[in-house]
Order: sequence, then C-alpha cells, then structure tokens
Amino acid sequence: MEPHRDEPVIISRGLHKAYGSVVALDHLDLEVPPGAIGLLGPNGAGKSTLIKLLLGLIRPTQGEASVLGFDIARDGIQIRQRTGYMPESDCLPGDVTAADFVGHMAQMSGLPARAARLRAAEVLYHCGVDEERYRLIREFSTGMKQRVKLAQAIVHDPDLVFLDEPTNGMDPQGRDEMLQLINRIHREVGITVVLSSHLLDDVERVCDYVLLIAQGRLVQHGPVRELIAGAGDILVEVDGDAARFREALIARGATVTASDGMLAVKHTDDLVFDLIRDTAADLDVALRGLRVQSRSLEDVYVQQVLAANGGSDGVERAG
Ligand SMILES: Nc1ncnc2c1ncn2[C@@H]1O[C@H](COP(=O)(O)OP(=O)(O)OP(=O)(O)O)[C@@H](O)[C@H]1O
Repeated sequence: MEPHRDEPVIISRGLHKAYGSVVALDHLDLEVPPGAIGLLGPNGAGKSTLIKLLLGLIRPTQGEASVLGFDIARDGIQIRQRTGYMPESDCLPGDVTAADFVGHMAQMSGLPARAARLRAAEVLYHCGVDEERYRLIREFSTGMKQRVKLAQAIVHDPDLVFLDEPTNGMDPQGRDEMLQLINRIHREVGITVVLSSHLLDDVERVCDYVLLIAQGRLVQHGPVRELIAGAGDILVEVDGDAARFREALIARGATVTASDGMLAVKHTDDLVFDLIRDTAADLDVALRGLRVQSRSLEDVYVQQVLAANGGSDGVERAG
C-alpha cells in the first residue's frame, strides 16, 4: 500500500518506553509527514529506542503508534516489509562477501536467487560498492561497511527507511559522500528517509523536517525552513534617537537587544514589522536599514536542548 502524499507516515500517541527506572521515551505524540525527516538529539536522547519501537522490534511500555498506516503492536511484519533499517551498531557478518550478504537480504524479501543477486549488485553499486562487493565484509573500512548497511536497508525497495546515525565513525569525506547518497535515495528514488543523528550538520544538509528530541521528549518539530525562519532577529538601523525608539518598542511589547550598533528585535511573528514601522513613524525616527537575520538550526537546537537539559548543552558538532 503506497502512502498518500500528504498523509503522515508516522503517528504516535503517548508513546512511552522505560527500561526499568530509565525513561528512554516520555509520552511522545508525533505526526510526521513524508519527506526527509531528521531525528535530532544528543546521545541518549531516545532516538534508537524510537526507531526500534516504530519497527516493532521492541514493545512500548505505554501508548501506541503506526508507521505507513500499520500498527506497531500488531503489524510488525508488514512494517518491516515496507520499511528498511540501517542500525547504528556494527551488525554485519564478517565472513561473507558484501554481494552474498545483500543478495541474501534481497532473497529474504522474496526475490528469486538470480534476481536477488542482480538486485544486490545494482543497489551496492548505487551505494558506492562496486568490485569490492566480492570481498569479505570484515576487510572493509568503516565507511564501506556503512555503505553495505545502507544497501541492505533499501534492497527490497521500501517506502521508508530508518537510518540510525549513518555517518558514525566516518571521516569528513566519507560523511559527505554518505549524506549525498542519502539525499539521492530520498530525492531520486523517492523513499521517505528518517535520519537519526546527533550531528546538526547531517540533518541540515539532508532533511526538510525535524523532530528534535532531548531526554526522551519531543522538544521541537516542524519543517526545517520554519524552524530557521521566525526564530531569528530583525536587525534595525535608525537615524534619530535610537535609545528612545528602543524603549518605545519594548513598551509596546517587543523584545529588543542591541547588536553592533543596531537594534535586534525578536522576530516573534510578522506583526513585529508593523510595530517597528508604526513606532518609527510615531517617534519621527527614520528607518535606515531593516534586515531579517535567519538563525541556523544549530541555534534552535542548542536553545531547545539547553532548556530540556536545564542548562547543559549535550550537543556535538560536526568536525
Ligand atoms: N536495553 C536498554 N536497557 C537499559 N537502558 C537502555 C537500553 N537501551 C537504551 N537505554 C537507555 O535509554 C536512553 C535512550 O537510549 P537510546 O539508545 O534510545 O538513545 P539515542 O538517542 O539513540 O542515543 P545514542 O545515539 O547514544 O544511542 C539512554 O539513557 C539509554 O542508556
């Protein structure tokens, strides 16, 4: 069953997972559209737990969820038929060739042996593993192993693929290539990608929608474009009494700070532009410059994770 274009691919209500006294996920309510989804959060935030729950590999302590319309408690098999999974852990067998391993996974998905071999070769090739596919996996570099893990995750042509920290352990060039590959899988093949990462840069480069998780809670979610816009400041330069102008803006409800000789007015919504214009007119102050300063997702991430962690920034930045 193909998911409808605009229908959420993942829905959860009160999804909760505790390991003994450790709460890994805390009553998560999600409604996730198709696309390239970033599951962003510091180590230990609950990302892997969420993925395993959504694949039906572990059971929730409370709550419910569906993936592509299938219930995680009842329909684990259908979910795993329509989705792919690239686990975080080093889970590949060492004593087989990449061609045999991915071919075997293709056969498991229902293809006859010969078709499975051809399909494996094709997918490995697209993932950047060509002649090397005849070598034993244990001889592969971390980067090559990650490519094999990706190939096995998409060999059965799923509608959605969960990638758990796919750039882990890769050098900058390998990371770059992996992110380009993931981009292609989403944009050219049309597979919905859920990319889990603690690296903001990964998410910013691939994803158009973000779920920001900290300490098992969903602290922010939405289109990346919206999270970046609207969260920044409007930089205002005036001719006239800047101090009086600033006080008037604050008195009218704006949040204003100074920034390099300019006023930085918080861009809470677009009505702020009217407020700036009207206040300038009332005070007979000329507006010399007005510029929206967009914030990177990093600012949003740090701010939200700091808030959830009560001060500690558990953020790791890409090298
Ligand atoms: N099998 C388990 N038994 C006990 N605690 C667990 C288990 N699996 C995960 N946890 C705990 O649950 C919390 C969330 O872990 P999870 O692996 O989902 O986080 P994560 O965001 O994927 O981080 P990482 O990228 O470091 O794996 C952590 O506190 C972790 O220690």
